[in-house]
Amino acid sequence: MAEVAGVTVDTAHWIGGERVGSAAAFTDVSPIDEQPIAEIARGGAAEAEAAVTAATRAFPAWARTSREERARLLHAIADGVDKRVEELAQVETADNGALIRSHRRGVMPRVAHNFRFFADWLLQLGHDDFETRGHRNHVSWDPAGVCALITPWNAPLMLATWKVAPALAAGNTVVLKPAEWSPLTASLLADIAAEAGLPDGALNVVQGFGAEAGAALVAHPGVRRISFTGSVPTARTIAAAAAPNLTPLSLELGGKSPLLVFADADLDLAVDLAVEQYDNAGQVCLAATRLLVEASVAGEFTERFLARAERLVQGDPRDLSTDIGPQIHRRHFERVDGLVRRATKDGARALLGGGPNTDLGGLYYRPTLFTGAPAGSEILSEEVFGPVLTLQTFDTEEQAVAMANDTRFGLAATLATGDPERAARVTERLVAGTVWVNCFFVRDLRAPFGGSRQSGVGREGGDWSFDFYCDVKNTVMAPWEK
Ligand SMILES: NC(=O)c1ccc[n+]([C@@H]2O[C@H](COP(=O)([O-])OP(=O)(O)OC[C@H]3O[C@@H](n4cnc5c(N)ncnc54)[C@H](O)[C@@H]3O)[C@@H](O)[C@H]2O)c1
Ligand SMILES: O=C/C=C/C=C(\O)C(=O)O
Repeated sequence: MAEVAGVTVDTAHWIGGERVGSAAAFTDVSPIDEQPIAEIARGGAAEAEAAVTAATRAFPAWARTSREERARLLHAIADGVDKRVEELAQVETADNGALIRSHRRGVMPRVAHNFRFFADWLLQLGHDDFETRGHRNHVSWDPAGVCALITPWNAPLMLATWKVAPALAAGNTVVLKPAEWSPLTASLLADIAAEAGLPDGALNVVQGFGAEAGAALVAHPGVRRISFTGSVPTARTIAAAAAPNLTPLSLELGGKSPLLVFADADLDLAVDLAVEQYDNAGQVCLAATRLLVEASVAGEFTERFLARAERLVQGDPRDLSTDIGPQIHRRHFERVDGLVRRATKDGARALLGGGPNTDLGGLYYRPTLFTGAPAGSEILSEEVFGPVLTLQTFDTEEQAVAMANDTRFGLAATLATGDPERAARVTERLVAGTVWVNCFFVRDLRAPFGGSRQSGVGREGGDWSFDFYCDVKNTVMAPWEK
């Protein structure tokens, strides 16, 4: 047990409806001040095995539960989340350093929405029926089995429930392995699900490191689906571990997304969209970190951007006036700083920031904007996952599209333009899972979500989630009467 921000959090695993400890533990550190906040059970192969066994046992009964009953339970979990928004927000902020105001207003309500949405979507899933020469085809969405869900630290509970909710809705049982830098809210979710009446073993939480608990889970032959959100190198390791079992995978990975600003854009809107990319201290997979601006307005854009960005308040994420909190962890901070230092060495010039926030110390990194990075340099091609943007200019639409697509990623792209015909032309040519025009992060859970190229494999959301989490079956019935 740990007491975090006044909330009691169980630091053990949650397996088969029971709290299970481990001989080993790891220390969870708050990014706010780098102080330890909890000692967490450090699971490995034994805990992964126990959780898959519990989930396998719970599967047949949960899979047979009526869709209405599953939907009812998911709504009850959503109600439990709603009741505990403040506690969840406080604990998540202590654990991953993201803003308390975002957790309260946006993230935790979205967690509840993840459950409500997939509960409702389950009830209206289409079961196609069609005829072939008098034979009836009936498509059904059968539960697949045990799902291993591996999630990152940048939006821990939001990204975990984006998987847990559809997996459970589909009639599967799940083993969730949250990121070791932000393990706490997954444990609170286990409490909430149990209080809501979810059967034992339907949701299991195994804590621990990726290379230990995570690796054991994804290699387990009893697992029928792996859904992973995280980095490209980890995705490769997981895909290799899944290969011998041919376990189906859904991978939501990193990005180096562009924001294209055309001269015909509303420049105030474009500046707003650009500054928004520092949200969550830049630790957002979808962030449009490459600002591509039409040369004729680049001077004006830069001036307005700097005026706006200089007003951003950096500090304690529990403070309501704070816009930018800390980086998640010392190791991540050092990685961000390494990328910034090498960018400077490569010849890029920081128009804003360019290093740690030495006034605040700790894990606070200054929002940074680079210009003049040489073509092909690391800062233009590697995902930083910190508050670091680059600015480049283009002269023609053709050039803008080529620059936007000049990346091995393809998660998202955003454009600001006042011309609907240009918007249509450009969006058609962009390689990205999501394209936003004159807006950013507007999310409808019915929509497919995922990445092209190395930003991922597959899509989740609406039918796409059920397509992944189900064994879709077609039954062909001959006519009964001659
Ligand atoms: N596309 C999206 O939806 C999305 C959303 C958020 C974050 N991300 C990406 O996630 C990355 C940042 O997250 P991160 O640093 O936590 O990623 P990460 O890949 O280091 O870790 C993610 C998870 O994988 C686990 N893991 C690590 N090694 C493993 C292994 N061998 N087997 C099984 N599990 C293992 C970790 O413990 C953690 O739970 C960024 O690249 C970001 O773009 C993508
Ligand atoms: O940092 C990545 C954020 C991803 C967002 C979603 O997965 C979502 O909105 O469902």
